[in-house]
Amino acid sequence: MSVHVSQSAHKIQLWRRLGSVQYRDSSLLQRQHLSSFSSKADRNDDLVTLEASPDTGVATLRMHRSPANSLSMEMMQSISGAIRKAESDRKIQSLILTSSLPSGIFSAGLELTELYQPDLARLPKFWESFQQLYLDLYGSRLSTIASIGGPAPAAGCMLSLSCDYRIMTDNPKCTIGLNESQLGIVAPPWLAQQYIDVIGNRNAELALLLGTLFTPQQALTVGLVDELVCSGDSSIDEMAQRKAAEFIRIPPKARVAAKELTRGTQIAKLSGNREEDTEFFCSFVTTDTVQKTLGSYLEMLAKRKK
Ligand SMILES: CC/C=C\C/C=C\CCC/C=C/CC(=O)SCCNC(=O)CCNC(=O)[C@H](O)C(C)(C)COP(=O)(O)OP(=O)(O)OC[C@H]1O[C@@H](n2cnc3c(N)ncnc32)[C@H](O)[C@@H]1OP(=O)(O)O
Repeated sequence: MSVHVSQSAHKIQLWRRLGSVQYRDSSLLQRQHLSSFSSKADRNDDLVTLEASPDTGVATLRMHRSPANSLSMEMMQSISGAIRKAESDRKIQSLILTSSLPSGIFSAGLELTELYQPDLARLPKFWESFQQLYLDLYGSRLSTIASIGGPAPAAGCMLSLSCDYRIMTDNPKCTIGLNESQLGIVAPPWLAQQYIDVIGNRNAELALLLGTLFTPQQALTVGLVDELVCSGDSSIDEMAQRKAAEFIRIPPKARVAAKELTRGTQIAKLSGNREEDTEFFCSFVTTDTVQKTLGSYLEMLAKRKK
């Protein structure tokens, strides 16, 4: 325990060094006014849809927060709520997570306006919702399948990493990975660990350093996704349904126990460390250095669109 505390203290020091100056006022940020990135709270009620089929035992959770399923606090709470709702139905054994946006984007990761010029009262709650979403999805009793029909960067990748199986459309324009370093930030340790667990230490090390976004073929090669669907083949949703049926044939207690074997330690680790993790995040993301880089990244996104 004492080792853990001193390592944590060391990590706090490291974060503070990475972002040289603490965020004290917003004057610098106000100069970098970006009018197109200004939304914060959104309505909780129409961000996801849950369709449960007691006959098949499969529920489908569709994300539709326009334009890119980015994860605002309300969006994360809605996804968590839908997972818990599906879990509370004992007839449901499997959950397919997918997007119903016309663009096909799976999820653009964390809503960048939550990180840039953040509302300081909301920021810890935002991060706690992210932690909660990870705990709800990664620790779900349901067998979970990510049906990835479009890009899934950063926390969008986390959503898929938290599932038991990942199916992706084989379109080279749809990329997936933890690209945080390209934004001047880093993935939290629990998310980095998921990456390491899924693609192995060396692949994860390189990809985290470079902020790699993998094409579907590359993702298949490193094991970041389990299966690809060519456009024109049977639909990705059908494949996901078939996979769900395969998981459902395994006796639920054994399936849940097997999942606990590989995920229990990480889940317990974050559950026991949430406050500290939130403190790291808030102090890191609000440094002037990180804020400047995020501002430039948002400008780059807006320009790319033009
Ligand atoms: C203990 C220590 C803890 C922590 C350490 C400290 C801190 C940091 C940890 C933070 C972790 C962060 C994880 C994240 O998820 S950060 C978010 C990263 N996301 C991205 O980089 C994705 C950016 N978006 C894209 O690359 C493209 O938009 C995408 C490939 C998804 C789709 O491309 P496409 O060309 O199809 O569409 P666009 O025109 O680009 O986008 C459509 C509209 O969506 C808006 N958009 C896109 N992404 C976001 C986003 N993440 N947040 C908000 N808005 C987003 C984009 O601006 C377009 O909007 P409009 O112009 O149409 O209004």
